[in-house]
Order: sequence, then C-alpha cells, then structure tokens
Amino acid sequence: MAAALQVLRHLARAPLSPLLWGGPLARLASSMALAEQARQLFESTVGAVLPGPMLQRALSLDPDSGQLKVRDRSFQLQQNLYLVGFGKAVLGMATAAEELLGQHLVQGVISIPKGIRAAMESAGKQEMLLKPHSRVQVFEGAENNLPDRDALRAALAIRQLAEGLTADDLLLVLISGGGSALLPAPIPPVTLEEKQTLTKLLAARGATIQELNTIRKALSQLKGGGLAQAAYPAQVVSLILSDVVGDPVEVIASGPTVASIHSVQDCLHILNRYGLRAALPRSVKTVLARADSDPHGPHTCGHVLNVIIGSNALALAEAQKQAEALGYRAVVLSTAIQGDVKSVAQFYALLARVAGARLTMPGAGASVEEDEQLYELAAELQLPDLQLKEALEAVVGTRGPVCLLAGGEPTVQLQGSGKGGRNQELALRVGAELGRWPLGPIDVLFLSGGTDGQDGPTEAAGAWVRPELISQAAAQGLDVAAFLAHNDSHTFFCRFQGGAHLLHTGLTGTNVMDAHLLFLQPR
Ligand SMILES: Nc1ncnc2c1ncn2[C@@H]1O[C@H](COP(=O)(O)OP(=O)(O)OP(=O)(O)O)[C@@H](O)[C@H]1O
Ligand SMILES: O=C(O)[C@H](O)CO
Repeated sequence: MAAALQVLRHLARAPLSPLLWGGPLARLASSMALAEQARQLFESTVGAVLPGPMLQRALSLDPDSGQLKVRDRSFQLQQNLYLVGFGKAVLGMATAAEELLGQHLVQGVISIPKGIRAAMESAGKQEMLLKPHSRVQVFEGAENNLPDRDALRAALAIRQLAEGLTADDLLLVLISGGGSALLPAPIPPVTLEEKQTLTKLLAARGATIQELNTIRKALSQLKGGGLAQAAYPAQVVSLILSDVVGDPVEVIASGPTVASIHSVQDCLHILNRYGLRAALPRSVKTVLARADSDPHGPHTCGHVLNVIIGSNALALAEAQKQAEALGYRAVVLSTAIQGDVKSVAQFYALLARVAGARLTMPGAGASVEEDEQLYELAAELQLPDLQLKEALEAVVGTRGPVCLLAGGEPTVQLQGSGKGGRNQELALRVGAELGRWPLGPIDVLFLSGGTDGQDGPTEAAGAWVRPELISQAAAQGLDVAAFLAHNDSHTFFCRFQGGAHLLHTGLTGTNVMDAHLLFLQPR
C-alpha cells in the first residue's frame, strides 16, 4: 500500500502529459495529478497575499528625509513611530514593517493567535518572525478564534500604548482578519465571558460577520473607532488585510480605526433576529442603554488613514494567472461568495454540470431547466460581482481544461456537535451534490480552502472532492449524509481514503477569506 502511494505521489508530481489520459491506471494518475494541481493552485492563491510583500507594496520610505509615503499621503518619521496590530496575519505584517521602518520605531504591541510563532518557526518561515531584539512586544491568545484572558491583556497593552501618544507621533495599526477576537476590551460591566458567550451564540446561529461585528462594536472600548479615539491626537495609519467580502473597513476586525455608524436599534434588531434579546445579560442591556444616551456620540476618525493592502481579489487574480500558465482557461467568478453553505454547494455542483455540458457538448449544453435553475440559485445568493454569464460563455469556446475560481465566506448554521469547518463542509456538500447526476466525459474536482490555513477548529485548511465521493465513501462504509447532519465534515475527511482529500498547509500567516476552485477537464 505504502509503495503504491509512493508511485502515485511520484505520478502526481510528474508533469502532465497527454499520454496519461485514458485507461484505469492513467485515470487514477490523472486524477492524482489534478488534485496535485489543485493543491498547488491553492498555494499560489495564498502566496499572492503573504504579509511581507503586500506591506512593502503599500509603504515607501525615503531613508534620507524620513518621509513615509502611504498612498498619496506623506508622514514625517523621526523616531516618532509606534505600531500596534491584531489579527491572524499580523506577525508577518509587523516583521515586514519593522524591517522597513525599524530605525524610526519606538515601540510596538501586537496580538496574534496562540501558537502562530511556533508554527512559523517549525515551518522555517523566517520572514514571518520578528528579530530577537525586536521593539515589538508580542501577545499570543484567542485560541480557536475566541477572545480570552491573553487577548484581553494584549488589548489593554495596546490601549495603553495608544493613550500615551502625542500629536507628534504616528501610530501604524496593522489589521487583519481574526482581529476582533484578538482585541477584546468589553465596556464594563460586560465581562469577557459574557462577550464570549454572546459571540459564540451569534456565530453558531448563522449571524453574518457584519451582524456579529455590529454587536462586538457596541460592547467594546476599542472596536468601532475606539482605538483611533484612544490614539488621538496622534496621526493614525491603518494597513488592513481584508477578510470580509467587499473589503468594508468598518467591518474588518470590527473597525477599530473607523467611526461606527450603528445605532442601538441596529443591535437590538440583530439580537432579536437570532432569538437572543430575551436572554441578554443585564450588563449588556446596561451598556446598550448607555450608548443610546452617550453625550459624546460616535467616535470621530478625521486623524486616520485607513488603507486596504490585500484582499481575496488580489489572491484570486494571481491564482488565475497561475492556472492559465498551467494551460487552463481560467475565469474568476466572484470574490464575494456568501450565503448558506447548502445553497452555495448546490450552486457549484450545478455550475459543474452546466459548464461541463457546454465544454463537452458545444451547442448541446445542459437542459434549459438546469440553466434556469443555476441562474435562479445565483440570484438567490445575491452575489454582487458574479461573472456567471461571462464564465459560461468562456467555457463554450474552450476545448481544453477549465478552472473557475471564486472566493468569499459561506455561512454554516451549526446543528450538530461534530468537528468541521466551512470549507470542509462546503467541499463535502459539493461532493454529495456532484454524485447526483452523470457528468459526461469530464473530470471534475472542487477544492475549498481557508487562506489562513485553518478551517474552523481543525488542523486542515479545507478539502477537495470529486463526483465519485459518495460511491467511494459508501464502499468504505461512510454515510456522507450522516456526517453532514452533525456538521462532522472533518471526521469524514479524516476517515475517507485515509485523509487523502484533506488540504493541509499549516497556518499560512495570512487571511483573505476562502478560495473555491472548480476544475473541469474533458477526458
Ligand atoms: N463543525 C463545524 N462544521 C462546519 N463549520 C464549522 C464547524 N465548527 C465551526 N464552524 C465554522 O467555522 C467558522 C469559524 O472558523 P474560523 O475560526 O476558521 O473562522 P474565520 O471566519 O476564518 O475567522 P476570521 O473571520 O476571524 O478569520 C464559523 O463560520 C463556524 O460556523
Ligand atoms: O476579526 C474579525 O472580525 C473577522 O475576521 C472579520 O474581519
């Protein structure tokens, strides 16, 4: 068995040759090769948005004059630079910032996920690690993306640094996804535990990140512009790596340097929608009631420059280039995939069927009903930037392999107590859907991966599937529907073919939502 795997691994790495297509062994090899290409493409997607290069693109320093340019603004540096940061990608961002601006840096504090330094060290990613005598103090916390005591300590240290600044100082704020959990500073009398419980409940009931972060902002000292307020009168430049669809700066990490525009009424609507209003702790009610009568009104952020330095769109653009270099006709479908994971899975499976039919039977295509169903599903998902028509038109004129790329963040409404993540659940659902119809003479592979390298509370980044999933799982005695009913996608993929369909990258040090890759390869 091990020897067979060795051979397959070797085949998987071998360059693709037309002679490989056809025959059972060749089909297995080609399927391995396709999986290997999918993995490589996912790695390229992530590679395009690693923190160092993005930061270097956003900042330029004139070493003689000490002028720092960010977009069209200039700032005079003169040992007056401070740095704070919070988020999954912030270690690499801080390392790059210190490398570039170190001679002006007085002090820094960052809050990053527990274990990320060790993970970077063991992966040999030196470019993600601060130097031994760095001026940046590091706090690690928020295990499993939930605010904890360590993250609270970090948030207090960040607040203290910000509050000590003067009008001559410049505060560089490094922000990336996961920042909300890494910067918890609940407004008393709300406790950390209460905030944690409320966040968990909202997330488990399927609240969107916009809704979740509206509540987080209302209960926090630093979110919703609170950090910018604390740093006033210093100048503030926030460099933001987006992990939210549409790159809204007020939502990413709950906008600590963006004035919040939400009212208490907005919060109450959200709490009502998820059936949480009646059970609210007294402390939360107190803080919301106080906000209503706050004489100072919302924070003002006129002294802040917020700049998005990287996003899902940037990552997919690179993946598209790489896919084209591999010989695929590659189209970016959307960078705003949102909605319930079940509908998103149906969409991808139907897309594979409709696009696959156009690819293998030009002129014939899938049935008119299937086309209509696909457009209806797309309309239900309300994806603002969806290039569906363009993608299908591109497929018609193509004889060779096609790769459709998309990004975003579907929502999972947790019903079971199984182990899984958004990406593994999406992949499993797509696999189950793909098995429902014959797809014709075409190889299909769908991959879904979180660019941060960690899908939910699991060690995998995601998974990939093929239409044979259901039958192969059944042959192993695995009932896909039963795993899905318990949101147990990770357990499924660990057991299915010895975990071969799991995507393992380790923590990547970046975070621009998820990437979805759909490969269609005529046989
Ligand atoms: N058993 C499960 N099956 C499917 N999805 C799950 C499961 N457990 C958690 N999730 C989902 O995983 C997500 C949380 O995972 P993760 O920590 O990777 O979030 P994230 O959105 O990447 O974090 P951030 O946006 O802060 O970077 C939630 O959307 C949650 O619904
Ligand atoms: O930290 C957060 O709030 C999410 O990752 C969205 O940015």
